[in-house]
Amino acid sequence: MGHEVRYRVRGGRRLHGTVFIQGAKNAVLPMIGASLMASKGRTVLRNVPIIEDVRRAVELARAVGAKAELHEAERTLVIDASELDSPVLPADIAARFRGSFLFVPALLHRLGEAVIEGVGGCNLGSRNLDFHYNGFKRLGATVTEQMGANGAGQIHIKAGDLRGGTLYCDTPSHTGTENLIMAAALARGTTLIKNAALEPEVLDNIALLQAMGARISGGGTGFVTVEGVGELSAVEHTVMPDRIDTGVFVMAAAITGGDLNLVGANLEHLGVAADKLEQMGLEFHQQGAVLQVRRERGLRPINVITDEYPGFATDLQSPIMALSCLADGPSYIYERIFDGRFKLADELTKMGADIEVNGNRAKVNGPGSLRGAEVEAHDLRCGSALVLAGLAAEGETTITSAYYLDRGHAHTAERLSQLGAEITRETD
Ligand SMILES: CC(=O)N[C@H]1[C@@H](OP(=O)(O)OP(=O)(O)OC[C@H]2O[C@@H](n3ccc(=O)[nH]c3=O)[C@H](O)[C@@H]2O)O[C@H](CO)[C@@H](O)[C@@H]1O
Ligand SMILES: C=C(OP(=O)(O)O)C(=O)O
Repeated sequence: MGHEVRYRVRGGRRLHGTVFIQGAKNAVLPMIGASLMASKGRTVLRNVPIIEDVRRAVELARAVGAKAELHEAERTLVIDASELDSPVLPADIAARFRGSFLFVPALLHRLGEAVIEGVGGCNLGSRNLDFHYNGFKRLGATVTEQMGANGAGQIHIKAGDLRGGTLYCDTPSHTGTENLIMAAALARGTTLIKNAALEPEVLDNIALLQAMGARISGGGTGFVTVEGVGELSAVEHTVMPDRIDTGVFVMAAAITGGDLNLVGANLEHLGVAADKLEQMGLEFHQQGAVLQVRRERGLRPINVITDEYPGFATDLQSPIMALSCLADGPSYIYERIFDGRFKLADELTKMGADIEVNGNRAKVNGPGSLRGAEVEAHDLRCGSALVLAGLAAEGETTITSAYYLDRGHAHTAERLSQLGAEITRETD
């Protein structure tokens, strides 16, 4: 995993000022996969978040033969995929982020096969890929498991003759929908995908693919139709703002009683989370591409049920658990998407929180106060929630295993410091 990353936060500062919301992690990753489908030209992605998952995706694009240049200061990624030469997604890179699996459709179309040595992502309990595999098979691919040279299992997907068909997701899987759309984009004939995901990032990726020449309709309706085309061209595209980064900064204002201007944020993308945060006591004012948020009264307790978009995003469940520790009464959280996303509760307990977990339900007994402690980020959103808790805690909080946080949030310490927080990032 490389060096240990730690964040140190001293709580008690009210945050105030203007912050730039990064481009969306969960939009740019499928876009990097999509850009590998263009057999000539250079794809230019703008507003790219400078996060570890993007760095891994760039390494992975190079491992399969693409030329990829990440211009960090310009937040621009340039990809030339004219000469892909390896179908293997090597474990040492691919097992570090979930988005690696979004490279599969490009490898199937360009090289006729994909070899998966590992798929990463946050450890949130069971994270199956059966909707992806079943969909690829329905398009004509074969999926087999074999033993690799190093003794570890490998999944081999062979494209065969990819033809359109009727596909479905049992539940509207985010990356599942993206992978099936990309696999269908260059398949012969028409594909219908039922129960497709509605997330804004899925729609942004459809917009990119359409600009590349793909024929896709029905995005945002749950039924997506893809008419296969012969080739896709490299284009320029600006990545949408990250709604989870937005939610975390909204909650940074909430937990410190601050007021912030979030440049690039879109309140609509928060779905039900916006309403829940209003119920807790936040005030929002969207002015063009700037979202103003402030809290001037006490935090009220909340009832949260995670759901697919536009329901309450599971990626904001951990941050709101941290926030609800300070609410004036008990809050109830029901995690419906992932069965292992409550490791945060033990860490918040070390900071003085009172949380009861029962399966996928948690009761946060507010009002309480938080005190600084040494805590561990078990996954990305656990990391952002612990930073929020640290901002409100008395004394110093040290967050270890914080590579996870860096997987999804860019320049966390710098952006929070500019708003008045006392936070530093350290590496061994
Ligand atoms: C890179 C990326 O975009 N990651 C996001 C994506 O993850 P990801 O795309 O992995 O999440 P999914 O929407 O696929 O998963 C949702 C649920 O469906 C289940 N499932 C999914 C696929 C499948 O083939 N079989 C199956 O059973 C999963 O186990 C999970 O319980 O959506 C999640 C839910 O919004 C977010 O938390 C992640 O940040
Ligand atoms: C679960 C997450 O990401 P991934 O799917 O990349 O693990 C996340 O962003 O919180």
